[in-house]
Amino acid sequence: MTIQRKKITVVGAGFTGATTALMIAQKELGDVVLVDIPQLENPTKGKALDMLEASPIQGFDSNIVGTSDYEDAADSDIVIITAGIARKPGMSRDDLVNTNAGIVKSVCENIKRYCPDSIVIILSNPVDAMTYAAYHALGFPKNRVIGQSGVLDTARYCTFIAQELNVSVEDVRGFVLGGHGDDMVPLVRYSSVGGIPIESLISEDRIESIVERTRVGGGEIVNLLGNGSAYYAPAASLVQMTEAILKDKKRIIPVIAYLEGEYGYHDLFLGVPTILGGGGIERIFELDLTAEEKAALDQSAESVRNVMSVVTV
Ligand SMILES: NC(=O)c1ccc[n+]([C@@H]2O[C@H](COP(=O)([O-])OP(=O)(O)OC[C@H]3O[C@@H](n4cnc5c(N)ncnc54)[C@H](O)[C@@H]3O)[C@@H](O)[C@H]2O)c1
Ligand SMILES: O=C(O)C[C@H](O)C(=O)O
Repeated sequence: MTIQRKKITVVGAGFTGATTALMIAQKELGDVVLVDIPQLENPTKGKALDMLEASPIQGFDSNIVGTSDYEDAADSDIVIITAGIARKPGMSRDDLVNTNAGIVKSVCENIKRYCPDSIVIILSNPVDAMTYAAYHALGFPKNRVIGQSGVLDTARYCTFIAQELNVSVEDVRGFVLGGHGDDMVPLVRYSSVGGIPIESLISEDRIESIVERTRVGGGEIVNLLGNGSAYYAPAASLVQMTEAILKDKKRIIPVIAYLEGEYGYHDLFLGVPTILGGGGIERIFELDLTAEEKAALDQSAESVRNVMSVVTV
């Protein structure tokens, strides 16, 4: 019997893509193929080789190759799309829609050809609309086209809660629903620390400021970096999703999923809690929401729909 290693392709070898490739290799989730445009073939090969040369020191046996040739990515189990431009201070994610839709669609043509059975995770922004663009370009079943926003937004939210209470991040539970924009919906009522609802530990105005900081968390990093956007926490988010799928962990994770009636929305990609396992998105949880929470989600869904409407599929 031959046991095949899993194969993970990361498209886009920039800040998020390269960081994701290294983290995946460090966790030995499989062999990694890092793809960028032909003009950047040598730097992409160089990044991959540099990572590989860290393997004897760190003790990981994943192979990593850099390429601009999708044949090297053939038959990948998972393809992660980070290709595209990132925003700069003063820009919104939605300003990237036209450029990145073109890039994502062209990348998907190659994925469709070389990795027809893969599960595809999209990171490129504006990510809800890019997941929609990818879904149509790929023609894959909806369980195999997944956008990343909820893991990152939830991680930011949980970081701020842990800082507020000076407790371990390991004991904080919560999640963020909706689109990956400034009107995303951190669900305070479903947030707890060591099982204790945060509403009984943190004052209302402090919770409100944590919620607000979470909503603009991406912009906070963009303003600090000055010339690009976050990549360490986004890469960690992609790795958590990849691990949940490859190890069939059936983790309950908020991701961008295609909705066909869930939460009252049709033909929309939006962040919702799901079971993520070997089949990709295996189930979507529909939570009972208060009128206020539903109104906030409706507003976020409306923003996503507006950006999606710009994308031709
Ligand atoms: N959804 C999220 O939570 C989230 C988080 C972080 C970043 N992002 C988004 O991810 C994207 C990438 O961010 P980054 O910081 O890595 O940017 P980056 O500029 O560092 O890297 C992007 C890479 O994509 C490559 N690329 C462009 N067109 C390509 C193509 N057709 N095929 C292959 N590669 C191509 C570029 O050459 C570059 O190396 C941005 O759109 C950013 O907004 C999303
Ligand atoms: O904010 C950005 O533009 C990048 C990313 O979506 C993030 O939330 O960090």
